[in-house]
Amino acid sequence: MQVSILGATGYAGVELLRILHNHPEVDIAYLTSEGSTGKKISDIYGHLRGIYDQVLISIDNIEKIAAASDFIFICLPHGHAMQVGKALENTKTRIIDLGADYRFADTATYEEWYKVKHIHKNTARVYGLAELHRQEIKTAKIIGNAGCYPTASILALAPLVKQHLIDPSTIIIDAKSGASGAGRSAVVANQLPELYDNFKAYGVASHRHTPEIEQELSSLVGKNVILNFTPHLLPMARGILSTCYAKLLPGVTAEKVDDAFNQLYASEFFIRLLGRGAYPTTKNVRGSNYCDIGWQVDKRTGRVIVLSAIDNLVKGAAGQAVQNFNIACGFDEKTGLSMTPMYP
Ligand SMILES: NC(=O)C1=CN([C@@H]2O[C@H](COP(=O)(O)OP(=O)(O)OC[C@H]3O[C@@H](n4cnc5c(N)ncnc54)[C@H](OP(=O)(O)O)[C@@H]3O)[C@@H](O)[C@H]2O)C=CC1
Ligand SMILES: CC(=O)N[C@@H](CCC(=O)OP(=O)(O)O)C(=O)O
Repeated sequence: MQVSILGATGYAGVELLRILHNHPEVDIAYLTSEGSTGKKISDIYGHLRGIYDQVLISIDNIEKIAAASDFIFICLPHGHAMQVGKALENTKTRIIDLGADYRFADTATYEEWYKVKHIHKNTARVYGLAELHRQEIKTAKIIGNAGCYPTASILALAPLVKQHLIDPSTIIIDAKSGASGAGRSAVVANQLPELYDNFKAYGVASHRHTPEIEQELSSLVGKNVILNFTPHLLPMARGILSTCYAKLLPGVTAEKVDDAFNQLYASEFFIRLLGRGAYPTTKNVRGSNYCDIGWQVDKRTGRVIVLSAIDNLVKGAAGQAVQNFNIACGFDEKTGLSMTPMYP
């Protein structure tokens, strides 16, 4: 398969290159940048020297790029992918967008939360979370790869929502991310004195991942789910830990909760169930495509607490994109993704 990466110089794009290097079915056609065209990717990222020394081109060459590519991975800020998707509507090239443009079934929700007009409405697209949408991913022209916090949070809550074990109106998600989630561009919040030895919430009651999580949980339960989601920034590079709370419905036992997780994820390679009373850590999934999940039932409050951990750049972005690519191509889903987590 010939694949190209738009936005190869960003954190998601360069992680995709790391993973695709071990993919036996993939050759890289083109890599793009906005500010570094004409330079080699290894001029920007020295760790790629002698591995990838390809010259970066501009996305203005999209027709040339598409003509040479079976798949295009889009790792650009939101608002760009819809233009690419529209331009390539009548081509055979398939698209996996790591941004938000194709995550929403209802583009009005995207427009409301992202404050951008959607120019490619009513197109065939699928939400790119393999554990919930595997069948549709097989044939989709455009895959809207799930967001990082949504991946961790939806996977933590899906079994309980699907089996109607919790009251969805009581869901509270408290999530924490490493700073690479914000991308490579310099912003004050990501500078060392701001990040180091500090811990803070942001996007309280307003983060864009809220409607994405609501969309997926609503479709599982068959009614409109509205929830609270609060992200926090951790002083580390990678990793997301999501702690999710909800009220159990009357009569739901801890054993029923255990069964729900075991049933939904029994044959999911990338979901590692730690069980009741065991809790995930970001280090245990670092650099890998795993999502580790553990839970507890608090009999005193009648709540269930589910914790999930992913690497935001892997299961939350590039790894998930390769998992979706494998499904879309009919390859073994694990192809190129067999790396163990990096410890310590
Ligand atoms: N970081 C993460 O953990 C995750 C990111 N994502 C999504 O992936 C996408 C990329 O994120 P990330 O890698 O973090 O972002 P970065 O800011 O690190 O990288 C952005 C990339 O887009 C390119 N770019 C920026 N503006 C333009 C433009 N106007 N025209 C053409 N190219 C442009 C940049 O090129 P250059 O800098 O060379 O000029 C760079 O290659 C986003 O949509 C993000 O939401 C999804 C899940 C997790
Ligand atoms: C720490 C941090 O800033 N995280 C980013 C996560 C967003 C992201 O990367 O975008 P996706 O929507 O494509 O997942 C944020 O909160 O905006």
